[in-house]
Amino acid sequence: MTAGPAAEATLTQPPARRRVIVQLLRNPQGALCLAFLLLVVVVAATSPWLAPTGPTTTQLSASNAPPFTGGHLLGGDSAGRDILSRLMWGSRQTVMACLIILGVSVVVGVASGLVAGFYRGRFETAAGFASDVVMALPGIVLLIALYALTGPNIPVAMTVFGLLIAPTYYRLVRNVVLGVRNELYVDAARVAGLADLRIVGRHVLWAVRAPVIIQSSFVLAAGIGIEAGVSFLGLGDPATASWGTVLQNSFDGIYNNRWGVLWPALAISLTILALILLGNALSDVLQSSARSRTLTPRARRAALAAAQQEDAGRRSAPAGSPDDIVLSVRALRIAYPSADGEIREVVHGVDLDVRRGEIHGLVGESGSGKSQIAFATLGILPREALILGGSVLLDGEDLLADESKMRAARGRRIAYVPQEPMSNLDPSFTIGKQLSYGLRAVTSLDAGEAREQLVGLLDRVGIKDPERVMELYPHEISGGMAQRVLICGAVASGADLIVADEPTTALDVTVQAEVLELLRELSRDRGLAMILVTHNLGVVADLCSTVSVMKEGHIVERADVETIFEAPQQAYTQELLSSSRSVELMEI
Ligand SMILES: Nc1ncnc2c1ncn2[C@@H]1O[C@H](COP(=O)(O)OP(=O)(O)OP(=O)(O)O)[C@@H](O)[C@H]1O
Repeated sequence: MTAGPAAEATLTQPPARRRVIVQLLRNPQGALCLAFLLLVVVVAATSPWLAPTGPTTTQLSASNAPPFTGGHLLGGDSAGRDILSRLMWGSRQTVMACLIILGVSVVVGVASGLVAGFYRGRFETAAGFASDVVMALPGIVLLIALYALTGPNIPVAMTVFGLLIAPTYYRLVRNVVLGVRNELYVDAARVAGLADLRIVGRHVLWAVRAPVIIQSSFVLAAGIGIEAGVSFLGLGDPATASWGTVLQNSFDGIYNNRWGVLWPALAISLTILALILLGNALSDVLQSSARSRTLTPRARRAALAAAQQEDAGRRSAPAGSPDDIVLSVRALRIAYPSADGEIREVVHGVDLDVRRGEIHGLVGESGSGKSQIAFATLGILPREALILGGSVLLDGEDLLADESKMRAARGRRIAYVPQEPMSNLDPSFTIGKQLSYGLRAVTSLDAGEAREQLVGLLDRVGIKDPERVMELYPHEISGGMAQRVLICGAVASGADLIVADEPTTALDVTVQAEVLELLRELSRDRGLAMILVTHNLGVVADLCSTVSVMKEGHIVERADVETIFEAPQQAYTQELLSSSRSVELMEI
């Protein structure tokens, strides 16, 4: 377990690709399937040297021979050919058929999905239509028609199946790209002047890699089934050994050699099973968070027990009179399991007290743990987070010790004002619906009472014509109005504490000032305690009465706002102040 920042800094992460392979090998299902599939590929590659006989070598004495007779491990077929040798040779044809299906479907489906999702327009319309038509085609009928034209030809048949499967990749990739193309990092790459090809290659392709890899293992499994099915139906080349033709030959002689069908059936079904299970294992590995993973309940209990032993006797007393303290965070420790099994502590035994009517600023560099403390207070840390120790006391009641108390407090006694007001409002419902739904969920008010109270509160937070605004949808109001709406929602239930995470960052400067003024008034008039997470020292100077400065998961300095700005004690606080923008300092 990493104990501190120094240890944390030395934690080296292997490159992403290696990490995926290591995780896959650690997963027993993934490792077993990978080993089996590797064996199939090795057998396919080395069969000319390793197979006991050639694929068409016949021996009269081996005709319908049962297993383990006359040097034929798996017996012989009706023509006297060694079944093991034919299966070994046949794996070449089967692997080749699967690779053709995979290659054709990936190239056609991924390329068209990328172009359609990224550029949209006419190409998307045409490709969407083509994909619908191809998906509606009955594959087997097409194949029979093709057989009449080309005769038994597995590469051509597999190419056609590759084209028939391509729409599954097209749809998958197009949908992922549609989600990614408007992300800010893609816009940033555009603004930085990167050519489309580089943006697609570097950012978009990266986003689709996981679903494409997972899908590919299922397509390979389908490919084995298709090749076997085609050959079994006699539409393949009977002169070439493949698992499908071996199955067909053995099936023809089933009354003379019952065992014959078992071996190709086993080879086909085990390989399909291995590919499907590998797909599932890949999905677990690739779709789990790259940064961290969720521990099993057992590992979680062990980590918590170890942390409790470390923590014994560490708890500190609250500062100041307990009566005026609304929130008291004691010795809070938060950690995340990383992908390589380490437990990385990101908040190291933090103490924090917030009094009634106090606006407590939480500042510090990015990644110092401010949001972790805010989220722990609200009980909304991500699932993989581990609270290694400590307590969050609301009026003396430990919310971390009892999830039901946390649930009862959240939204009623502790409210949240987020950074992005717009993304916190549901575009499908009017402002009035959303506010009254939230309020009625935590109070016993009826619809009329809730509406009346909300109209009054909207007016109080500075919304002009609140009756009309209640009927508007989020896209019909401005960012500043949206933030006022959320503040109204936060105070409507009569909360004692508001946790505001960068509440003005997404707003323009004049609106920022108005929202800050509103928060100040609410805190003063209603005696609200507030935790204000921010990077902006100007906001801190303007609004906060107490400031806690965070660095690498520790609170390194805490003082009233004047002391922090006029006589900071710690070198880190001084550094933070001097690196803050000079314009802001002048305003301060
Ligand atoms: N889900 C997660 N899995 C693993 N580590 C995480 C996760 N969420 C946060 N962390 C880590 O916790 C640490 C503190 O993050 P936090 O978001 O609290 O920082 P912050 O001070 O609020 O930063 P910012 O001001 O940039 O939002 C960081 O090192 C971050 O990488």
